[in-house]
Amino acid sequence: MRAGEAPTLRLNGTLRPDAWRGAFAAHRRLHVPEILTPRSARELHQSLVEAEDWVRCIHLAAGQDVDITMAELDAMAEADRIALEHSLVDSCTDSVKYVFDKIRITSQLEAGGAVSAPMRAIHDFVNAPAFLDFFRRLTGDARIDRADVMATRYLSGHFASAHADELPNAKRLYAYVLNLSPDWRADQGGVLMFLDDDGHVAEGYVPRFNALNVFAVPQVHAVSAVSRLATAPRYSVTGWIHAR
Ligand SMILES: O=C(O)CCC(=O)C(=O)O
Ligand SMILES: [Fe+2]
Repeated sequence: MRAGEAPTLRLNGTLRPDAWRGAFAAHRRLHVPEILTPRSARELHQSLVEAEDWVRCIHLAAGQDVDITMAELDAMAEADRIALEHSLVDSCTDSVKYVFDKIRITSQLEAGGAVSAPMRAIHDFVNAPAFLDFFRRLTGDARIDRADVMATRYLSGHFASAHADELPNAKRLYAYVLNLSPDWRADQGGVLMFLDDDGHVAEGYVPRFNALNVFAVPQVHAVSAVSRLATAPRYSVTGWIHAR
């Protein structure tokens, strides 16, 4: 794909989502392999690798989220950057904590901001009838109206602590994560974990390339820290399916 060119995203015609509907209803979460054609998934991955609009997002405390552009990070000394990230994480005791890179897509579009052609294509893809109908069939939920989306990039040390994805007035029905990390292994971290009432890991999903994780909101989950064994970032396209 040439720079600036939007990827052609197509759902994989071999999907049989009706077969998963019972399993989804029983467990309210699913790991669905191969959501896109392999070529589309590779194009999508490449557009994230080439994207230049990443922002480092750090959660300081309830209601205090810090965004730092890559240019601002580059201007900082390495020790200062690490100290900043660590102090923010350490100081935060009252709510979800996270450090990871993000490209806001839907929220940026809704705010009238600039979005690159490949990111715009991702927004259009998750709001196309094929994707939304796939979710309607998967969940049996007729309330499904639209999707929002962002791209995420977890580098070594990045993580998201336990949270349930609830947002007042947002009408989030389901969360989805399309994983775009080739050849990822559990020991590289970045595992999507669902936690039980005792705080144990009830289920853990390694971010397998081109696999889709879907779960009903709210459910307590976290992303384990990406380890130093990761040789590439953990990329995904993720967001929520909303009711009208
Ligand atoms: O990337 C993932 O697997 C989940 C991310 C997540 O939980 C979130 O962004 O709210
Ligand atoms: Fe989440």
